[in-house]
Amino acid sequence: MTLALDEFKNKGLLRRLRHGVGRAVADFSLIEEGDRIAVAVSGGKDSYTLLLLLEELRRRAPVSFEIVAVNIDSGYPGYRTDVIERFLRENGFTYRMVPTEHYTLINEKRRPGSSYCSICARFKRGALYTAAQELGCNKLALGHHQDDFIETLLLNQFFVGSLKSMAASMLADNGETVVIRPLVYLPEEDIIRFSHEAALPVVCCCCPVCGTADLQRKRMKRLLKELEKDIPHVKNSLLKAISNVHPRHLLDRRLQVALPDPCTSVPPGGTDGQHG
Ligand SMILES: Nc1ncnc2c1ncn2[C@@H]1O[C@H](COP(=O)(O)OP(=O)(O)OP(=O)(O)O)[C@@H](O)[C@H]1O
Repeated sequence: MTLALDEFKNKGLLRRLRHGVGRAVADFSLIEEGDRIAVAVSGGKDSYTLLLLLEELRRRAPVSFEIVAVNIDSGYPGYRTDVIERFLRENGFTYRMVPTEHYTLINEKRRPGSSYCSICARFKRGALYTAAQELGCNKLALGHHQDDFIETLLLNQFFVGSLKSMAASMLADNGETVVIRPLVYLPEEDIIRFSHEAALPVVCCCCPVCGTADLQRKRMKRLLKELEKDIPHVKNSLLKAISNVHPRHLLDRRLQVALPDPCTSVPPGGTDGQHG
């Protein structure tokens, strides 16, 4: 299949997606002149959407940058990299398919009881950084969207005891590649609709725990859905919360330096927000 976004029928949806990515790029300076961006494409709805929107932006943006699609094949039996590769080839993308032995390695190295997903993700991340470097890319784009940010925030608070989500832009552990997440402002439901209406050739990752893992994340999704019935803007508010942090009003003793409060609307000595 080939996909021309200009011919995409649902113009309102496309406008929203473009606008969300444009806003993220501007807010976090995600893309700069001369960037060469490795776009991580798993064959899932999120990363296909990411790739198509970045390619669109590349054609229209005043800054000049390049993109290269990268797929990591963890070696799970049944994973249809052929479908992904055909999509990339037919749509004229520069790409690299990376076969790996991750499946075998995970089976050998995983300690009983440890999380399959986290070891798989760690291997994949390493392979993506390596590929980005080999391809001469200074940035790596991942397909995490607004719901991923919010669910991760809740998961860390509920199960880890940490006030943490994800960054829209951060230097990777390899010290060289900047990881960017241009879909931060896109709600998952828009991406789902887009992937259906654009008939993207979504494939299953085929890992042994596919569908049965990530139960806590599913629980967060259910919780948010329930909350939305009473508080329709709850997700927007949670996303806003992580971009509106008041370090002086938290309990982390590492933050106990004399920081000015970033919120100028709170007068000195004003409320701590608990007692009104
Ligand atoms: N096998 C892979 N090859 C390349 N990139 C990957 C691969 N798996 C994951 N990624 C990247 O990491 C991001 C987050 O991965 P995750 O496993 O959480 O997938 P997801 O949320 O289901 O997204 P998608 O719908 O793109 O699969 C993906 O959007 C993609 O950019």
